[in-house]
Amino acid sequence: MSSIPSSVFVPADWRDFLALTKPRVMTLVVFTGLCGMLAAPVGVDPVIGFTAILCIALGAGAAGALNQWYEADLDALMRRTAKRPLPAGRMSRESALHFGVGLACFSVILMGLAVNYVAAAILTVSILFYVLVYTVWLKRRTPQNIVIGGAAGAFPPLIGWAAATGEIALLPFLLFSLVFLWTPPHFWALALFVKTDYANAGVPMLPVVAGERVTRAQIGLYTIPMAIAAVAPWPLGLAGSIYGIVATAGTALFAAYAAIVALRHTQPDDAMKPEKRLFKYSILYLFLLFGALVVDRWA
Ligand code: HEM
Ligand SMILES: CC(C)=CCC/C(C)=C/CC/C(C)=C/COP(=O)(O)OP(=O)(O)O
Repeated sequence: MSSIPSSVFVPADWRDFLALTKPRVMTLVVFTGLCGMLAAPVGVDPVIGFTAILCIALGAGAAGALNQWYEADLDALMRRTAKRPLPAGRMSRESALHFGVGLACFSVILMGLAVNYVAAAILTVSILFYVLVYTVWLKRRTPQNIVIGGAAGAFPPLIGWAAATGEIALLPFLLFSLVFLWTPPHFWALALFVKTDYANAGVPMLPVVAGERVTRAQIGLYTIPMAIAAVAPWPLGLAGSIYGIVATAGTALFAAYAAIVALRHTQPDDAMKPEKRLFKYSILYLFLLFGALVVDRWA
């Protein structure tokens, strides 16, 4: 909970509210949701499809705002997050709470009324998972926080698919598994190079608690089931050869970068730290695979 006095009200502008929604992370969340929807075997009415994606964006933004409402004290302790609206004192905690709760309710109700109840239910679960399971319950308690809590960010492809079809199926479940298993290498690669920030804030992220060697090994280990989930739709006949080729090549590169992170430390002549390269590539990787899935479906 924040130690920032909630009685101090500082007028915030729209940029601060936008920052509360973590818009950069949201781009990939929304993209995976959109691709989950477009990969479904049925056409979607454009207005309903647009509404569903808007609801995913608003729901994810609400979850980001509630995350920042709850952990303004932690954000104030880390260089990467200290300039956010709450720790920087540009917004009251009440404003962030009202904004987050209002947006969450609006996104879920709109999804339920305009799209369908299955998509609204999964959206609700993902918001609650990020806010309650990850932020409130696990983040400050265990280095497994992102393994379990990371499921929140894996729901959007399921939501997109459910928005189109009203149900879930094996392909969106594999997409969920892909993002779920991708999250530990994605985050632990970053945590390796911002380790001191987390240590200063007392957050038990894996490199802080178990050390670099274990973290590197875990990145390598999670990459194996992630690779299987990534490629599986092709041999299972759920995606065609465009996806198959992009997924195989993209995953081979991911595995190569992960293996370098797992097997050796930074060398003096490295242009970029291997963990930094893996983190950056992890983002491009998901964009590529989800994009290929849609091209494959519509080609
Ligand atoms: C619990 C799981 C996750 C954790 C702890 C995590 C953590 C982070 C952190 C700390 C950053 C650094 C950038 C920042 O300041 O925000 C980041 C960047 C990013 N993450 Fe994750 N992430 C997680 C899951 C996801 C998921 C599921 C997605 C999307 C599917 C995602 C997409 C991104 C993107 C696109 C960036 C780059 C943002 C930028 O350009 O600054 N992350 N992540
Ligand atoms: C549809 C829906 C509700 C999706 C929400 C899921 C979502 C936004 C997942 C991304 C997870 C994420 C940004 C973690 C950041 O961790 P952190 O909060 O520990 O990062 P920080 O240190 O930057 O605050």
